[in-house]
Order: sequence, then C-alpha cells, then structure tokens
Amino acid sequence: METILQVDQLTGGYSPKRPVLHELNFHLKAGEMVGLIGLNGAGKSTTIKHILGLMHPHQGEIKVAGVTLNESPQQYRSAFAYVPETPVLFDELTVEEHLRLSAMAYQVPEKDYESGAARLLEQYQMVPKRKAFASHLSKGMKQKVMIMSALLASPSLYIIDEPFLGLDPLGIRSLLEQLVEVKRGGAAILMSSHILSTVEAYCDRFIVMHQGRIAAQGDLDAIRAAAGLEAGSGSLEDAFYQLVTGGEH
Ligand SMILES: Nc1ncnc2c1ncn2[C@@H]1O[C@H](COP(=O)(O)OP(=O)(O)OP(=O)(O)O)[C@@H](O)[C@H]1O
Repeated sequence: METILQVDQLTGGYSPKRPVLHELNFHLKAGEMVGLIGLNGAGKSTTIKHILGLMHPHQGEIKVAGVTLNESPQQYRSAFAYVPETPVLFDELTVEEHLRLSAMAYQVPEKDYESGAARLLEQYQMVPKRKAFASHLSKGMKQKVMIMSALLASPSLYIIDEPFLGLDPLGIRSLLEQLVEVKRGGAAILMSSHILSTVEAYCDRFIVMHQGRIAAQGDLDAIRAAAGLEAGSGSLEDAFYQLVTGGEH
C-alpha cells in the first residue's frame, strides 16, 4: 500500500535549544487508521503541528503524499484535512457556507458537493442548522461542522485530534462509521485520543508517545511486547499503563 505520511527522524519543538520531540520515525499507509496516544504533554499536539506545517522540524523530514512542504506546499496541504480538538470556525459564516468553503478549497466538483453536503448534514443531524451562523452553534455542533468539512474534502490523509469529547453519542457513532468507510476507500487516518478503548477498537496500529519520544508502535501485540506483556493478553490501556509508568504505582 502507498505511504501517505512519512515522518523521518523528526526532532522539533518551540525553541531550537529545547526540543520537545526527539527523533520520531513513523509512517501511515493508505487504508489504515493509526492511534496516536500519550499522557498530557507527551508531544502529540506538537507532532501534529509539525505535520500540519505550522512548526518546522529542527531536524528530520515529513512527507505527505510523497512531498515535503517545501517541495510542493500546494500538493502537501491539499493532501490532508485536519480536525482540531477545539473547533475553529468563522462566526459570520453559516454551516452550509463552511461546507462550501471547504469544497472550494479542496476543489470538490459541484455535484459531489451537493450530494456530499446533503448526506453529511443528514448523518450529523445538522439539517435544521444548515443556515445557522457558526457563532450560534453549540460546541459539539461546531465540531460536527469541522468533521463534515473534512469528510467533504475527501483527502488522502485525515489528522484528527481528540474528536470524541464534544460529540454526543450519535455524533461519535457517525464519525466512527465514516472513518471506517473512508479508510476502506483508501484514506489514511492519524487520530490522537485519550479514549483508549475506542482507539483500541478502531485503530489498526498505535503510536505510544512518552516524553517526546516514541515508546512503542505497531499493532496491539507489538505494543504489548514493548510493555512486557504476552501476546494476546491485556488491553491497550494495560500495555499503555506499563509503558508510561514502567509498572510503578
Ligand atoms: N506553545 C508552546 N510553547 C512552549 N512549549 C509548549 C507549547 N505547547 C506545548 N508545549 C510543551 O511541549 C510539550 C508537549 O506538549 P503537547 O501539547 O505536544 O502534548 P500533548 O501530548 O498534545 O498533550 P495533551 O494530551 O495534554 O494535549 C509539553 O512539555 C508542553 O509543555
């Protein structure tokens, strides 16, 4: 399968003198969902900011769809959609206008926009709110607008930061069902979350970050092995706990 995201020897952070991330290596292939997990401050958001191109590596390289940001900013940026933990919307635009803006930015053909937007508004119970201004939406509704915008763009790579906190149970179910669907369609998904049971149930592989480094990565058995657990025994949470505490209480 094609590699959609390649992170090589990434060292980075907010000040060149004090890197927060240390020599990260990982990749995502088309058609897989990977869970990025770690304690508060482990470096998940900083990693995501580097992938988004909001921060520049001190060392190492990030490629999205085969190019670095410098090589082709347009190709790099149009290959992913980002759903942040805290929704960022334009207060004076309506729900529908946000969807249209996303479709324009990602050059979605008009007829795909029409059918896609109608389907998403239905799936996320947002039909009655389609003409509402963003400033008049609840927090979870704002998050739904971000999610619908990303799904409408239909990129090769989805980067999703802690998506479950603001959503109601129907919204969570819709999102998970759609992530499975886009994954089947060949997209790659990097999802950061503290809800380890959901991460375990839905992700194909996991990246465990601890203190700015990758403590373990791979499928559940690989994470178990890194944590000193036997294959097939213990949940992701059990293995995670061992990895980040060394088993201490
Ligand atoms: N704007 C910033 N300036 C300086 N240091 C920062 C900044 N943002 C985060 N850090 C530091 O970078 C380190 C990694 O933080 P990061 O936000 O990446 O963690 P995280 O894994 O996303 O945590 P959480 O689960 O709490 O969201 C922490 O030590 C944090 O204090």
